[in-house]
Amino acid sequence: MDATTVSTTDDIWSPSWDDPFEPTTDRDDEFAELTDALRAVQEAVTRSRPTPDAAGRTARTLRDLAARLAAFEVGEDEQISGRRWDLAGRGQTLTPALHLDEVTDNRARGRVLVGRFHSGRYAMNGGVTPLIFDEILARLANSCGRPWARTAYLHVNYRAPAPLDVELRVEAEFAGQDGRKRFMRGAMHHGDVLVADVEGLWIELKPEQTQNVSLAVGRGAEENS
Ligand SMILES: CCCCCCCCCC(=O)SCCNC(=O)CCNC(=O)[C@H](O)C(C)(C)COP(=O)(O)OP(=O)(O)OC[C@H]1O[C@@H](n2cnc3c(N)ncnc32)[C@H](O)[C@@H]1OP(=O)(O)O
Repeated sequence: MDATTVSTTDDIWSPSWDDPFEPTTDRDDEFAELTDALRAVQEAVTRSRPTPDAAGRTARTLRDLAARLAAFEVGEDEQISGRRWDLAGRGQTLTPALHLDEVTDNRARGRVLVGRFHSGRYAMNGGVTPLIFDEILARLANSCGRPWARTAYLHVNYRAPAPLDVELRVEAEFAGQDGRKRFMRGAMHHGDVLVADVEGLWIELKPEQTQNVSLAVGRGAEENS
């Protein structure tokens, strides 16, 4: 069935609905699968113009899923989302999934593809660009055993509209350190076109600023917590 012929009859929801709470044997990374599925829903909702009936049915299904997942709620240090360092996107869906190809002591490089969910009308939403920069700069600022630091500022320059549905390259550089201050730089390119660049400051937290916070930062599967 293609998107233009969506049925509003029961048969599109059941019994062929693949119940995500049924045990599966052929998926080896169910949480990654769940995150991907959620991203797919975000994109599909954004791209759709459902009938009121289809929208209502979809809403009820999603609310049902939310209620069922609530049974598994844990504290922030125990949740999986955002802490899967081995996955593009870390198992979260706020920020577009950033594929990190390299993180060294002083440099990080990655790729990201942004769909219509993150669109600001035929180009990436201007609020999403800092999200992506915060992601890669924070990762670099806090990697390689450096004590935890938080973003103090991000100064973003928008140089060209960032196209949707194509791969963008993102780079970060550790530009220098002065006491607790870590100066970061970054850039985003589409092909040879500079889309945006950024300067960021991260401040290393004092011990009293880190109480009751789990701060382990990983760079890959081996450090996944
Ligand atoms: C990590 C893996 C990937 C995760 C990806 C997700 C990304 C997550 C990263 C984030 O988004 S963190 C969340 C967003 N950031 C915050 O919520 C931070 C909120 N702000 C604070 O908590 C405090 O302002 C901060 C810890 C940043 C600094 O407060 P402090 O009281 O520790 O700093 P202090 O006032 O002692 O200043 C230390 C130095 O930094 C300088 N400074 C602080 N804030 C500044 C600022 N905004 N601009 C310029 N300089 C600044 C300050 O002037 C001073 O310089 P000097 O040492 O030269 O005197």
